[in-house]
Amino acid sequence: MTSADKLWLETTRLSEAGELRRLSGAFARFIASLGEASPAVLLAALVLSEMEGQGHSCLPLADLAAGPGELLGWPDGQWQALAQAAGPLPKNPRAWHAELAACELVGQAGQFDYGQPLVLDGERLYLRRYWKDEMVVAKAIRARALATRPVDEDQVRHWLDVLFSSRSDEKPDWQKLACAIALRGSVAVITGGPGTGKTYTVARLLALLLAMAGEDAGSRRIALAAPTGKAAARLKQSIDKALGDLAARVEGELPLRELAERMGAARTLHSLLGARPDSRAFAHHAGNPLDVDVLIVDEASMVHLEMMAALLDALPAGATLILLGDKDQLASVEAGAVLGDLCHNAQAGNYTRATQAYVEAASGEAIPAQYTGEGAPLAQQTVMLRHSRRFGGPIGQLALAVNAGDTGRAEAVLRAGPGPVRWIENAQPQQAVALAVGGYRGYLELLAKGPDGEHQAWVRKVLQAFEAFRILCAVREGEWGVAGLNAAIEERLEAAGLVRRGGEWYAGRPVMVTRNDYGTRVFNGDIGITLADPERAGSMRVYFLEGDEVRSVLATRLRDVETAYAMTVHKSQGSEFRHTVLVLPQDRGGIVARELVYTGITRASSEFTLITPAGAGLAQAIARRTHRASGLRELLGS
Ligand SMILES: Nc1ncnc2c1ncn2[C@@H]1O[C@H](COP(=O)(O)OP(=O)(O)OP(=O)(O)O)[C@@H](O)[C@H]1O
Repeated sequence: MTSADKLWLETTRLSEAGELRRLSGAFARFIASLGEASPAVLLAALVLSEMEGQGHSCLPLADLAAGPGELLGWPDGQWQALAQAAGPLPKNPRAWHAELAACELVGQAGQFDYGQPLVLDGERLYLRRYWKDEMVVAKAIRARALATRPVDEDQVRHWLDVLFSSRSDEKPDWQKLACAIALRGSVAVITGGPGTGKTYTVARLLALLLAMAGEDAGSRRIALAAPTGKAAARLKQSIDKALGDLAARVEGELPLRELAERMGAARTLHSLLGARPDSRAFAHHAGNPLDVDVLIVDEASMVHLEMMAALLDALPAGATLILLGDKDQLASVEAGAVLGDLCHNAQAGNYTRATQAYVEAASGEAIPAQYTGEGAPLAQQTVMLRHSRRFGGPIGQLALAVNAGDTGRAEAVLRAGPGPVRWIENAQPQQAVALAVGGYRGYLELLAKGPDGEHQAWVRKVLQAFEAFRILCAVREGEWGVAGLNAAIEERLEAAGLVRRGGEWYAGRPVMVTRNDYGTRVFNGDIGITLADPERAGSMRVYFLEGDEVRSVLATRLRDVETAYAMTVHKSQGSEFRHTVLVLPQDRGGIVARELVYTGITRASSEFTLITPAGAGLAQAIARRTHRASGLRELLGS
């Protein structure tokens, strides 16, 4: 039996045992079918595919040489079994490099490109698609970061003083500084935790752009976008509110209300780029660019590598891109951790002398010495907002402690006693279910009462009431996962007389869309509630809230949906609930990491409950960082 045969046998065995994705084995076989490849190269292809499945955009050769089992969360011995089957393997990254470079199916960056399926770039092995995407993102971001334009600093300073008239105790005022920095560039990244004023700052930046555009102000095309419909609607609402508040102050000086109207609705990135059913290609790209001068993208942590590449490809060179997001949140479900990579140095600042001088002249803010340095061009266009304005209480303290990896402090806040933060330890799933019954009672009672006036107004109230509470899970399967808890909650709600099921679609059933459907215009992550169709007896519709607008789809037309009393933390990004309950599983596979716990906590606006079964390992979860291999940091020189 050849080494390749042994490798396939082992791969099949592991796939059947559920330890490997079937796709990974199929991918390695596909590579083998294309030409000559050694068992070592085939094994590298297999590992690369597994890496992609876990969100990594490449496979660093150092990880390959060291044995990637731990990085991939494989059981002990799995890597050794595969390595043994594949025969003698290269011993170190250099030897791996030589082995891969010698293979005709592996292209090398900087050398003649035959369109090989695998690409070796320095010390990293890529699937061609992600290599191309990383190149597009790195090239576009670097070019944009370097393309700063001259601005009239005195005028900027005047307007910043007008727009930020309330005195800030914060020194420096990072918000003001962010506006000055964003104004001069064709890219800016503004990162910060919840309530640090990202939207507040961007509203002022828009006003500043308007003020500085002079006669051209009326023709500036500004677009708002976010990865999900919910995040887009939230962005539009917050920007409108912030512009409204500001308009009241600078009335007569700047036509801010007109600006808000002219901007139109915020769109999902899919819709902005012109997604087409059943195609990865978008209507907008370099050959048919977006018609915008300024594009603001909120919740940028959720934007995956492929989407970011498509966005940058479609953005005209002269347009300004403003990325907003929280770099500490979970990265996108798909491969890449673009915002995290772009903000790699945001905490340190690393502002050069030239940036310091510009910022001081344009905003009057002096950058403290600890934030100065010799950062890359993108670092000069990145600002981290550091002071939260609505997250100061125990929830904010808990989020900060978790983010800093300070388990002792986090546990102290969790145990501090009556207040907005609670911790149910050594819990049973029934305790989460009981909380859910209490939490969802409000919208279900409203629903049971029926409309006392206009139908739409009642539906809106029901949908809003549902947003008051949510159960978030770290995992999908098992009694502590989305599937188990949804089933248990449905049962208990029925036993409590709050819902009457009698079938898949019943009044009150909340559902989440799991796949974009252009026919019914519902998108992955949209959440709606099932209600009786007022116009057709016996028929059910699912109602969705888009901003303040209610729209509905016949329930039977929705194909890819799941019940949504409990949802994953991943899917909750971009949403906020008055009371958020985070349920952690028993931590066997080491799947729960700090970013997940932080993201869960920061979904809560007033109340947060943590539920952990015995053996949940909160301390280990807080200590564990999500690491996503990527070449972006290096390519950006940061
Ligand atoms: N400089 C400031 N002065 C007064 N109020 C402020 C300031 N900055 C922010 N706020 C207020 O703090 C609250 C949070 O701000 P904002 O919504 O802009 O934060 P955010 O970072 O966008 O939050 P999220 O992460 O939830 O999107 C808002 O009510 C806003 O009006």
